[in-house]
Amino acid sequence: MSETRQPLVVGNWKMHGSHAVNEQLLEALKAAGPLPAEAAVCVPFPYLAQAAERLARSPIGWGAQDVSVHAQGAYTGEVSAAMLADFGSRYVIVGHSERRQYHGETDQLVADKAKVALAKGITPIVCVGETLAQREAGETEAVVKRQLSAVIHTLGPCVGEMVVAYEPVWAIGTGLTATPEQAQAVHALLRAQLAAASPRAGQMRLLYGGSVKPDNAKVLFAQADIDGGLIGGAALKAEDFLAICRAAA
Ligand SMILES: O=C(CO)COP(=O)(O)O
Repeated sequence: MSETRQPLVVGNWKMHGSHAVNEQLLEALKAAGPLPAEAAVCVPFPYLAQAAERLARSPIGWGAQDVSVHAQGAYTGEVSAAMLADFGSRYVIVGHSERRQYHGETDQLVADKAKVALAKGITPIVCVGETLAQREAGETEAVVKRQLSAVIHTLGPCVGEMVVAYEPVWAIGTGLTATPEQAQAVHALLRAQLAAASPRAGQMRLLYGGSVKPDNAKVLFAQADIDGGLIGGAALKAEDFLAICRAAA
């Protein structure tokens, strides 16, 4: 973390929740009072209205987990950036490894999604990260560089406005966390790559994701280039999510 970048902690609810369950979680988040990190939740599409309503007049932001590259039209099942903006979304996650893996999203599609989000005033949280096989083959650097490079080329001068999340695929939902040193090493690479493309690289927030919990958040967030986290499982419990937000102090 640096003193010039405000830490950011984002909950990725993935495909979890119901009206009743969300109600309790959102109320607990709203009741938390001031937090040292900016906080936001990225919820399933049907619950955007609920998040917008419950979190209005709170400092906690909300957003979605995917966006269509299309503006409108005959794209059954898709949700446009304008629709997300209509519900006050501040963030949208793009290129999560679960979408790359299960929905065949390519680096270019992810980059295009980041671009349409920015065009509607929504900050894309662009996810990058290697699989275990890629790490073991020594390909981590090449993989994350390739993933980020597509976004840098597509966004051009706007690249400084996005958030990047480094999520090693082998650490997601597994209870395995990258060591602070492993995570910092990748974050430093990403920031160097961004610095070559944008004068804003020093102000950009780079999040770590992958089994972040209340007990490991502080040491991860203490790394020089880790500016917060993208939280899966622990974001579903208000107490844990808030503890992680407080670890950014
Ligand atoms: O995928 C993640 C956040 O986007 C991380 O999930 P977990 O925190 O459950 O490992």
